[in-house]
Amino acid sequence: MATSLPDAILAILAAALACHLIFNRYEPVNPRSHSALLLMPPLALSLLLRPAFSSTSHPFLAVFTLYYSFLLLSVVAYRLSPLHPLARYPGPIPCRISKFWMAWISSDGKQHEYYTRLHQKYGDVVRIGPNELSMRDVNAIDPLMGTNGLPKGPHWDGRMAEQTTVRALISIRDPHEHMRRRKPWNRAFRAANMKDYEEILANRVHEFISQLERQSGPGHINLTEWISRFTFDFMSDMAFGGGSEMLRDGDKDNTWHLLESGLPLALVLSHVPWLGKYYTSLPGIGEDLKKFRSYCQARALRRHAQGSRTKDLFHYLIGEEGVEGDPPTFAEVASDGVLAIVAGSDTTATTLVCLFYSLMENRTAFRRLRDEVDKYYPPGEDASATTHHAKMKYLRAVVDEALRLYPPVLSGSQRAVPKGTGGKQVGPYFLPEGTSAFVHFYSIHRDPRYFSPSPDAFWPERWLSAEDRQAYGYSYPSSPSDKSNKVPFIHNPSAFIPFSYGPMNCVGKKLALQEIRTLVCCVMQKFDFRFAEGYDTGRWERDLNDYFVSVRGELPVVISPRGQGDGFWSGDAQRGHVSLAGGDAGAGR
Ligand code: HEM
Repeated sequence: MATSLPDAILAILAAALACHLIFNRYEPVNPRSHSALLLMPPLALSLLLRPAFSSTSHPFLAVFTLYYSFLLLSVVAYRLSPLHPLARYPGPIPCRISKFWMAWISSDGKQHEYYTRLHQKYGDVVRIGPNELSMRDVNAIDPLMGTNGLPKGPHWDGRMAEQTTVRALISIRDPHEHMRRRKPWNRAFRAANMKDYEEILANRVHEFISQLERQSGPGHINLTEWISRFTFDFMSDMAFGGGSEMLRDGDKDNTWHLLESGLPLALVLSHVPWLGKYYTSLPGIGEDLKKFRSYCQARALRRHAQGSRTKDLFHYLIGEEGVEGDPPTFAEVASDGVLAIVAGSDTTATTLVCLFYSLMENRTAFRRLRDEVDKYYPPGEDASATTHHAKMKYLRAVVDEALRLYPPVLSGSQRAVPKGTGGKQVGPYFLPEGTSAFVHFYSIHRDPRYFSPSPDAFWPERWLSAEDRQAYGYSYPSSPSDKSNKVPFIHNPSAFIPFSYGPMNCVGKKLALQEIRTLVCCVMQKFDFRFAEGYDTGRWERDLNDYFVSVRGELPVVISPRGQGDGFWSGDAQRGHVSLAGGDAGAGR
């Protein structure tokens, strides 16, 4: 049968539209479905319609080009059209067209700054993907992530694409399965069991302090590296009963490199989850991430074989103390052990280094914290004992303020509205089914509607009661910085969510806080420290990268044991007092 050229073009258009409809409705992710939809139709059409294209020298090329052009046009037109379910939400055109845009933007580690700029331009809700929203609204937190909130989003399908059989807790999207796997974690971090970890923590903290004592002197150290070594060793102790000696030997097995070098790729894949299916089947791609996981797998096997010597995290995850019902399988525990290291070491390291950076920037806060530590842990007292933490208001304020300014998960954790549910009202926003969304931690933590004055400044006093703030010389609770009360004092802890929120939040929160507070007390008790000569402090934020967990730059620091640094702090009184919006007027000196 002879086909005219216009008929042939119409047939190709119809096939491309059908392909778009199928993609839109079923969102196939595996490579076989992709080739069935993207290769078979144009191939069949090329054979069938060859006579219509006989005038061109390359009928195959013509059909394939037309098919893909129509498909692309149809996808772009739909995503930008008022017919799209997210059409009412504003956002930049490239974001609305494809998630490849965010994959590209995020690859340099600055996606948190990009989202912040988008919120400044478009408001509290921004369409950052064809089917995805970023939110900067305290009213969205509970409906999105609370008890009646939404399950985890497709982000994790790409990020953990190689976990095809057993997935780590953080990436489990089915809420019932998530709840089942979360139980041993909840048990591990019950208040009564937290006591078991104090000795493991104290040993590592003492080792860290001894190492720093050896490093002290006129030269500088890279504090980022030392803290990362500490958190990695501690989490290895917790997850696999030891096996990592970075504090002693440095990264001689290249493990830290394996962990960090895989992060950019994991972030890119999280934006385009279906690409993960290709990545897992391609040899040579993502090798570092795979090697890191097999390194942890070997540690888990060894820990399992040697049994429980101390009650560590592995002890509770595997159910060594005996659990009701089915204990988790070894594969599940091994996978969660990797998660413990990834989720627990980089995050606490970021908080600790950002905290010390901020204290060196703000010498007033430094002195106040040191006074409090001296009060509770005078020389000779073991500062690794957690006994006084509950009473140490300034310590808690400093930690919260570091977590507010530099949440280690800068851009939040995605949730998604399952298909077939009809959508979900999230605060003032309606999310149609199939929509992914997250609250952008970095933006909401620095929003002057929730934290004022100076939401971008490190000012721990904002976490104190009005009375305690007054005791430090801030005598105007409505505004610590402006006597005419032009800048209001606003403090809304509901907008403070560094550990996320709800039943799928960070299960390791208590451990992280215990670890951070203990290390800070020990360091403040033992050392004076300051930036190395010539360090450009503006670099700190520039070097902070968002790869879901944040990656920090170098922090060159000169440290000296307390009392030995005569003249070390000369000029302290003049330097480093935090400047608040509206002028500080000597408050708090
Ligand atoms: C300052 C330190 C830390 C911060 C800021 C932090 C933050 C977070 C965030 C934002 C999430 C995502 C939760 C969600 O999807 O809503 C998370 C998950 C998780 N974190 Fe942490 N984390 C920290 C330390 C730790 C530590 C020390 C551990 C110990 C093992 C840990 C274990 C986990 C686990 C297992 C999950 C998955 C929870 C789930 O999906 O149920 N984290 N964390």
